[in-house]
Amino acid sequence: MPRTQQAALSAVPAAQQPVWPDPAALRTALAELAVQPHLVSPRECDLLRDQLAFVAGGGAFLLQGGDCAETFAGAASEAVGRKVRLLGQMAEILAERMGLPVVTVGRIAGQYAKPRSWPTESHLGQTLPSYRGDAVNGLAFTPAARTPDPRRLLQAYRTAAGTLAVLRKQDEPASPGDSLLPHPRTSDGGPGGNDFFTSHEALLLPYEEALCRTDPLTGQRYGTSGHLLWIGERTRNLDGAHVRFAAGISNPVGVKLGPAVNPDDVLALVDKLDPQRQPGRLSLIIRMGARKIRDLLPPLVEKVAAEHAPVTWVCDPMHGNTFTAASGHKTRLFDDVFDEVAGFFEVHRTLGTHPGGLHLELTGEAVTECVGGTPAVLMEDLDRRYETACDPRLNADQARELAVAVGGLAARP
Ligand SMILES: O=C[C@H](O)[C@H](O)COP(=O)(O)O
Ligand SMILES: C=C(OP(=O)(O)O)C(=O)O
Ligand SMILES: [Mn+2]
Repeated sequence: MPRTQQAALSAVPAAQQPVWPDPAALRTALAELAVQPHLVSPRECDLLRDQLAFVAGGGAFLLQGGDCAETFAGAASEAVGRKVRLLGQMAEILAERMGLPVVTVGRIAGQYAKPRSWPTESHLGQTLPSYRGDAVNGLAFTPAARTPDPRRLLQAYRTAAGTLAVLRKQDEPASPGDSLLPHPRTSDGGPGGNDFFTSHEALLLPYEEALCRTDPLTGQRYGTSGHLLWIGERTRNLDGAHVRFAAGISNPVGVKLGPAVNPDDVLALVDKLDPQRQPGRLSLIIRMGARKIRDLLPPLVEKVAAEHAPVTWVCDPMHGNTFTAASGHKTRLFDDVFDEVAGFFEVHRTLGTHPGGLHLELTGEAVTECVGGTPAVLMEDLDRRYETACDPRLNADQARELAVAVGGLAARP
């Protein structure tokens, strides 16, 4: 790219970027990333887009889920296996109860960067940079851990590759060919079966840009760090660098929409991110909170439907329902999570549109981070196994219970 064009690109403001103290080390890491093999292939991304087109059209349901913040330490194959098996069980429950094929997408193999409400955090009189995900800095509250280190970008790439290898079962020579990842050559593009895709928030633009590749077959540009890349609530500024990045790749993309969004913003995002109105290209991931969804979602759906834009409507019932418990833990109530999904289904049923999917923070471990469910996690249990690096996740029991309950919503008159 000519220098002037590069300068113009970097002139577009990018929100939520770390302050890297060593720019030369950042350049070195990015140069190394730029010559690595792709993590996911353009054909796999196309296959997910085709499957999401079925979701957008009402013929399938999307289950997207995984950690708020994946950690490098959490990438052990056993933990990945438990998470992926949980998603598989949920997909089966949903498919059976809804009578629809389910497209399964992990927040996995790349969810290593976090936007934060505050750039710094203070404890006992000491102020340090906030934890921004393992791709940036460490969770430990020490100056060394919290200093953004670009070598972590390379570790993010390697850890994602390791997780993908687990998903592709390359680490189990005894079962070659038993990959969970898609086999585009043998697929007819329809959803269902055992295909499993990856996704994460495209937050760290230098990392994402370094992993963009041009497909020699079509000349199209793809982000090859994950199959589906989404833009977060804090970075969806229409004129910002994240929207511009997502507009320039051919992957399926998502954008989170919180309570401050208005219908005109949504239409402008649709125009930028899906100007061709291509089914499966754009997921709108709604995260309003249980008490707001029934009021705030209808005008958005009406506006988009009036334009006949073929978006995939997805419900994230996690991020609008977070609060801090008296014990100081960030948590969410299972009942609020379910209530937001119920509101999402009610709105779509009333308007005649398809409640296309769920976007969840969950783990296969028996953590105590969200309150409620059966067996119930109580407020006083939070401290027992509170292990998340960022937001509270549903544990395996809570996640399965939610799948059963959501599956039941589809059957309601
Ligand atoms: O996962 C989403 C955000 O990164 C997270 O909710 C921000 O949390 P904070 O408000 O503690 O910064
Ligand atoms: C940062 C996240 O969500 P949001 O952008 O909706 O706040 C997230 O999904 O972890
Ligand atoms: Mn989160």
